[in-house]
Amino acid sequence: MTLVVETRALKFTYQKDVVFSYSDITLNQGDVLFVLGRSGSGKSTLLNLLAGFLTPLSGEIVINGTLLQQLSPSKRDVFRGRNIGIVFQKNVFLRSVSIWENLKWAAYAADVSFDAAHAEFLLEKLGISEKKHKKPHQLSQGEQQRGSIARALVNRPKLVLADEPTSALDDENALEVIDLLKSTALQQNASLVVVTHDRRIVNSDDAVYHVSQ
Ligand SMILES: Nc1ncnc2c1ncn2[C@@H]1O[C@H](COP(=O)(O)OP(=O)(O)OP(=O)(O)O)[C@@H](O)[C@H]1O
Repeated sequence: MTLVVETRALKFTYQKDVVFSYSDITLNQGDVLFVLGRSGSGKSTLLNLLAGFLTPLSGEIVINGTLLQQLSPSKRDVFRGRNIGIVFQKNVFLRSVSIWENLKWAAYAADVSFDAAHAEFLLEKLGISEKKHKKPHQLSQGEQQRGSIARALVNRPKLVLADEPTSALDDENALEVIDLLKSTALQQNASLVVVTHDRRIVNSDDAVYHVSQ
């Protein structure tokens, strides 16, 4: 088993009056973790810490053997591009170019070579291959979310972080998108962390991490 995420005694604050404390997380390759908790409890904050967008007040975050805090901001950006795939609630595509060009851009931005065969495989699996030359706004919400998954996975990240990936989707699409997210992440032997309010997508046998402040 390869350790992908390890947090130790993690604390964070935006303003000094409220400090978020997180119990330790350990994730191996292939693990899936759902992060639950009431609104404002710090779930997205945790995801942003794991992504290296925020810096802890104290404690440590080790991703794939690298202590995030030891990286300079620019090195952290490169590390994120290569090791972490991120799926947001609403897609954050480049609007003026096709889904395919967006996938290419994800590789370019991370300074890795674009694996066209892998991109095609992902789009095929996600059921949007025939839409790849369309621009994001020409796709439905569910299709855009599938596109976001392809973009998050195209660089074969070790860790996939998803923030409310299904909350804008109807029941059928929500279940399909979470299944696709899990299966594509698993296929690449990545770990997956999903922040959600969406009880529709959490099964009784899923690992759950409760954020409570
Ligand atoms: N940039 C910021 N500056 C100051 N406070 C912030 C900032 N971002 C978030 N907060 C506050 O930190 C708390 C936790 O926010 P966070 O987004 O992590 O919560 P959450 O559990 O994801 O909530 P929700 O379920 O509503 O999305 C909230 O009270 C929020 O107002």
